[in-house]
Amino acid sequence: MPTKVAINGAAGRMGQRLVALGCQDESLELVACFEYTGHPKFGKDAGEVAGVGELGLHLIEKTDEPYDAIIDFSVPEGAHAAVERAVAAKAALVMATTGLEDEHKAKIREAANVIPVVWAPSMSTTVNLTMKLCEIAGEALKDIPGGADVEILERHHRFKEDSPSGTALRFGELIADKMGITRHIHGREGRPGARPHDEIAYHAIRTGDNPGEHTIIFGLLGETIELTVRASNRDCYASGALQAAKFAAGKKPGLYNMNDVLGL
Ligand SMILES: NC(=O)C1=CN([C@@H]2O[C@H](COP(=O)(O)OP(=O)(O)OC[C@H]3O[C@@H](n4cnc5c(N)ncnc54)[C@H](O)[C@@H]3O)[C@@H](O)[C@H]2O)C=CC1
Ligand SMILES: O=C(O)C1=N[C@H](C(=O)O)C[C@H](O)C1
Repeated sequence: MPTKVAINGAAGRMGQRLVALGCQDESLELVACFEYTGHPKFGKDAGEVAGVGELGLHLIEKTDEPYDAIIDFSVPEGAHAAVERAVAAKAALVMATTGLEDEHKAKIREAANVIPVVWAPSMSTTVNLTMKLCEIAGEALKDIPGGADVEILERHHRFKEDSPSGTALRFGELIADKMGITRHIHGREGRPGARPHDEIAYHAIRTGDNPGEHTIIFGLLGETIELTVRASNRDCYASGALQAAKFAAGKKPGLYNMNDVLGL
C-alpha cells in the first residue's frame, strides 16, 4: 500500500518540488496539499503550481482525507499548524522548517510523545554525512596543540528569511558538543581582539538563487581542513523528506532524525 502523504506549504519553493517528486513516486500517494489561505495561488491545482500539470489536488486549508504522514516546509506559524494537523490525524510528522522559536520546538517535542516525528534542519544525504565527518574532525581536533578555530560559512538564496541557516546551527551544535565549546558568535566587526579558540563563528551569505551550501573550517596553526557541502538544486531536500515520510509512517511515537532515516 502506498504511504499517504500530505504536504504543508505546498506552493512554496520546497513544497513545489515535493509535489513534483511525490506525484512520480509509486510508493506514495499525495492526498493533501495545504497552504496559507492568503497565498495568491490558494485554491489552484498543486500540480499546475508545481509545473507538473493538473493533479486534481488543490491548495487547501483542511481535508477529511486520512494520511499517514505530513511533511512541513513552511514558516514557523505553518510548522505550528502542521504539528496540530499531524497530532489530530495521528499521522507521522516530517518537520523541515527552520528558524523556529522555542515555543514551536517545545510543541514538536511534545508531539513526539504521541506520534513519530522526523525533525532535521536538512534532509539532504550529503549534508547529514558531512555532519558525521564534522563530528569526527571535532573529536580528533579538540585537544590539538595550538588549538583549532571553527568557523561555519553558509550561502543561501536572497529569499531566505532565517539566518544563520538551521543547518549551520546544527553543524555548530554537533562540533561544540565534541570540542566542549560553549561560545557561539555571529560575524565580527569593530575590534573584537584576538580570536579565542573556544568559540564557533557563523557567517551567513545571501545571494541570488543559491539552494544552499555550507563550509565548515577547522583552522590550525600551519594547516587547515575545510568541509564543503553544496546543493545544486532543492531535490536533495525534497527526496530526503519523502524518504523520511515513508520511514516514519507507522513507526512508534518518538523523535527521529535523518541519521535514522538514512541509516548513517
Ligand atoms: N530541512 C530541510 O532540508 C530544508 C528546510 N528548508 C526550510 O523550509 C522552509 C521553507 O522553505 P522554502 O520552501 O524555501 O520557503 P517558501 O517561502 O518558498 O515556502 C513556504 C510556504 O509556506 C507557506 N505557508 C505560510 N504559512 C503557512 C501556514 N500557516 N500553513 C501552510 N503553509 C504556510 C507559504 O505561503 C509558502 O508557500 C524554510 O524554513 C527553510 O529554511 C528549506 C530547504 C531544505
Ligand atoms: O531555506 C533554505 O533554502 C534552506 N534551509 C535549510 C536551513 O536553514 O538549514 C536547509 C537548506 O540549507 C536550504
